[in-house]
Amino acid sequence: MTAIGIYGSAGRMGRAITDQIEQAGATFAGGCEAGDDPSLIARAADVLVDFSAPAALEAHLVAARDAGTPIVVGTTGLGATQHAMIDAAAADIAVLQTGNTSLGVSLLGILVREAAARLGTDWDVEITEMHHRHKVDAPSGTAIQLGEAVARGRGTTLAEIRVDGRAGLVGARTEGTLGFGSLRGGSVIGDHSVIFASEGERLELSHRADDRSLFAKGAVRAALWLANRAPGRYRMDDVLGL
Ligand SMILES: NC(=O)C1=CN([C@@H]2O[C@H](COP(=O)(O)OP(=O)(O)OC[C@H]3O[C@@H](n4cnc5c(N)ncnc54)[C@H](OP(=O)(O)O)[C@@H]3O)[C@@H](O)[C@H]2O)C=CC1
Ligand SMILES: O=C(O)C1=N[C@H](C(=O)O)C[C@H](O)C1
Repeated sequence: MTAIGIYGSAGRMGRAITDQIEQAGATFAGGCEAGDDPSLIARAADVLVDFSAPAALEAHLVAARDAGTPIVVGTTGLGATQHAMIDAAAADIAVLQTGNTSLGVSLLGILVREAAARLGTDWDVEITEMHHRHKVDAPSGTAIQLGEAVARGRGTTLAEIRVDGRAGLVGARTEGTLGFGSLRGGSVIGDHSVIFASEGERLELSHRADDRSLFAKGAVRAALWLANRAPGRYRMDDVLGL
């Protein structure tokens, strides 16, 4: 049986993942919280999952790499530095990084890329997301991933087109840009909409998560898939065969 270790095990996702491990036919290799030695579970586990915090990721990747243990990175709020760390670790171990472990969001990414490729830049694109009041990063990892899908469809990069947090006298919209809107409140698990707006019509592609166990099941599925993979950087699309 595959033994799964969890970084951020006491958090909302960590607890939800722990609940899913047994019924997926795997075992729990142990958890790790801030202040614990990350190398202990890296050596005990066949595969690791990280749902902790961006500032913690480097130590977790170092521990995974030293132990030769594959790792699923579900933590969001990552910047260029963390992505470079993931790329470096992926030279030696299998690393799967995703802002969303659900099947629906992976498929949504494909539909969004296709829509962006087929609709001209006279169709404005905006992405909205809503999450629970405890979420600390914005835009969500999923929203950024969907923004990257728009950019790929348009043959550009997200950095080239993104507009964050409009406020005040910002002027009229610049053609070809992509705006993000983030809402926070209550216990919302995770809602995302990609809105294509043209003169006189709008196309909205949306995903709503009803239960956090959805992400936990996806994380365990990704971990089991990753456990014996060759070194490299993988995506949820690889797991799902999309
Ligand atoms: N990819 C996906 O599908 C999903 C990704 N997420 C992402 O997962 C992450 C966690 O979310 P969530 O569970 O809701 O958040 P929580 O705040 O509930 O959990 C995070 C956990 O990580 C712990 N932690 C913080 N720093 C460290 C550290 N240095 N070493 C080990 N553990 C640490 C926290 O401990 P403490 O409380 O003591 O700080 C806490 O227990 C977020 O980035 C979120 O956006 C969430 C859902 C789905
Ligand atoms: O913090 C959360 O809860 C979630 N985070 C992920 C993200 O940032 O996209 C995925 C999901 O929407 C829930």
